[in-house]
Amino acid sequence: MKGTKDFPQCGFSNTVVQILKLLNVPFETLNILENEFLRQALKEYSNWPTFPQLYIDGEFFGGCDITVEAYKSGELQELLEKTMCS
Ligand SMILES: N[C@@H](CCC(=O)N[C@@H](CS)C(=O)NCC(=O)O)C(=O)O
Repeated sequence: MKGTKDFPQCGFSNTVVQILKLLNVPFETLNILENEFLRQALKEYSNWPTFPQLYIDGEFFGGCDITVEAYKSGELQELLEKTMCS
């Protein structure tokens, strides 16, 4: 993401952080603004051109819009519960 979970530096990144905090799940963040190599490498790895990028159990889940939609539909909560219980 851009910034950190304690200090998001972009509205989209902040939105994803707020959702994860609301869901009370453990998560870590990497600040791509501090690492240009990581910024480019992650875009190639996920085949996704923007940040934030949410990874669940090591798998790319989506960016801000996808995360918001999945939160609204309940799909995100379901997936996180499954992941944390497995
Ligand atoms: N619609 C995107 C919004 C995110 C977005 O547009 N991020 C831009 C501006 S913060 C970005 O990361 N651009 C590529 C870059 O800065 O390397 C989403 O759902 O995540």
